[in-house]
Amino acid sequence: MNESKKVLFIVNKYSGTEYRPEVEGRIIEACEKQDIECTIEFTQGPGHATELAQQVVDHKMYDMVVAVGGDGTVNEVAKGLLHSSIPMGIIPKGSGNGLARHLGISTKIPLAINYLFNSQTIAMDTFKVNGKLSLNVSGIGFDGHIANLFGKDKKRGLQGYAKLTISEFIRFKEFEAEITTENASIKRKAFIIAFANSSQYGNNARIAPAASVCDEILHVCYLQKVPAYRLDFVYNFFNGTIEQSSFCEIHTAKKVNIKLNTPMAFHIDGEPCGVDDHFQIEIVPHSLRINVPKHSLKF
Ligand SMILES: Nc1ncnc2c1ncn2[C@@H]1O[C@H](COP(=O)(O)OP(=O)(O)OP(=O)(O)O)[C@@H](O)[C@H]1O
Repeated sequence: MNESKKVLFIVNKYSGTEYRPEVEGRIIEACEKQDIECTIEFTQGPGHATELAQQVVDHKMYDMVVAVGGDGTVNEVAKGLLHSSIPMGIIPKGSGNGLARHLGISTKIPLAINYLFNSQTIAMDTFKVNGKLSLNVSGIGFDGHIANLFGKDKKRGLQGYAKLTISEFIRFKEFEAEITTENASIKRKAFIIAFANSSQYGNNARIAPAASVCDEILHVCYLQKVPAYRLDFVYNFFNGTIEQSSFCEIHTAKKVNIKLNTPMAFHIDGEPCGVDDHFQIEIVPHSLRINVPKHSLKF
């Protein structure tokens, strides 16, 4: 495990559909076998994971920090570790686990724990949306709207998400955007504009199949409102072939400036962030050290 000896596990009990106390037992057992000194801390509320990770950086107390949760928890831990030499690990325990899935980390907890001790460290890109850190996929429009509703609703899991998405889909309208990147200035009508560092939102819903977290590039994805009968779009979305769909256009850029005709809800790594009508997005190359399974070849 890259000579890590002392490891802090930051556990968000509220990630995913239910609290799974057996996870802590498995972590302790695996660490004992590997002769790793482990500490487990539970998050006490939003933002706490960042404070814990920041303390590790300030006092150099651990060799690795592991986020045990979903993309929101991973984001909070990364905020504390950004630009430091301390690597982050992930044990995916959220509802979507987009970044973990992209990196080839198993969503089967025992396997994810084993891979932690058989990993390689990479320096992944992150990006900023209006100054806020994002690691995975962030977006404006319908997905932001759903994240805002989902956050308030407190329901977790694919079923709750799907129900809410269907009921809101009919009423949500496309918006107009002026987009400027280092490559071009364009205007688009969109239902969603997503900024993808990794390939997927989570649950293998691949918004940017060709994305890599190490290429210093963001994939900017414009989605039109898809008629409900176009099930082929859903197939493309989950099959990694969304680029073949006429409803989706994907550009690449390092820096993006967006002005909207009306304020829109947005989300960062699935977490609701309110509304805005002006967005500045910028890649931050190789800013986070992260441990991925040795067998992962493409990230
Ligand atoms: N003790 C706590 N009580 C309530 N909420 C918490 C606590 N600790 C962390 N949180 C919040 O829980 C939220 C959800 O976490 P997370 O994203 O990890 O799970 P998820 O939404 O189920 O997974 P995913 O994002 O992969 O779908 C985050 O916004 C985080 O700030």
